[in-house]
Amino acid sequence: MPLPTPLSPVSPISKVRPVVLSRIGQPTKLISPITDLNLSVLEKSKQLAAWTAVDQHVKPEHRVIGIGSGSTVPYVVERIVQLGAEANAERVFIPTGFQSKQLIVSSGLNLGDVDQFPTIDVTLDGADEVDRELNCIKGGGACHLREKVLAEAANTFILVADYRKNVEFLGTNFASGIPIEVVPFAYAKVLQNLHHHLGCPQASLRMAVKKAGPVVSDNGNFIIDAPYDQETMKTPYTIMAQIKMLTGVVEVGVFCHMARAAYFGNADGTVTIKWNDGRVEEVAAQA
Ligand SMILES: O=C(CO)[C@H](O)[C@H](O)COP(=O)(O)O
Repeated sequence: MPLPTPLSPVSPISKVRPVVLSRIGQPTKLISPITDLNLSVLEKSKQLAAWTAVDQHVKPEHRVIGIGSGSTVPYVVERIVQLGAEANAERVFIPTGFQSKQLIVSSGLNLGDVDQFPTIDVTLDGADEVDRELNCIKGGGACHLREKVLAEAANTFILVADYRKNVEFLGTNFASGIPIEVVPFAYAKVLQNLHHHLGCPQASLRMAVKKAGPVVSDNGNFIIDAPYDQETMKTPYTIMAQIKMLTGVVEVGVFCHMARAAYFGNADGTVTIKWNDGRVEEVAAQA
């Protein structure tokens, strides 16, 4: 079976066999994902969110699938692999960075890139926090530039996260601030602008762990973390746009009005689904 043709629209669905899973299109039911008893409650909640999102949004006809970054996304890939080699043979998977590239390759899935496939059927990605309007903070893993490109390229962008990420307003639990990718040459000037002109005196360069010096993104850039007060975070688009206008900023880890839905796994085995039309669903895992 041929892979989708790069730089062409999504290929026809005629050759697609239905996936084994039978829950697609039934948003209030899900297959029990809690199969590994060794997982912690937190890990189970990530798995639950990821599996439910895959079951509901990876459709048999989908050919180009974006794979995000972070610790929840491996469960997305785990579920996709469970769809079977035949279901995935005609698909190509687009990574948001080094981690997801490794994940795609080591899972035996077909690897592509967004410059070959600028239109993506569905992108599934994690989030550091998601507010009631599905605005989110991303970039805890310094991947938000490629993540935003893949979110924008996707016909459907879906967030998957554990219960800690489900908040009313951004900045509630994720205190380190808005991740900002900057070209190395400009980092000091961007910091100065954030401190003195954009009301963020605590903005700082993200330093690496187990490496001397700053975190360097997959794109060779630096990351600044800019913590803002709650009042500012209540209007995330405004602050996102202001930061993005600073010379030297490559991308801001605030995604506004991009996601169709956000899936949060809960500690009690339920999943909360927030939709972009304001609906909130609670679904329970089947035993
Ligand atoms: O934006 C990201 C990386 O840049 C991640 O998606 C985000 O940090 C969430 O990660 P996790 O699933 O580990 O909570």
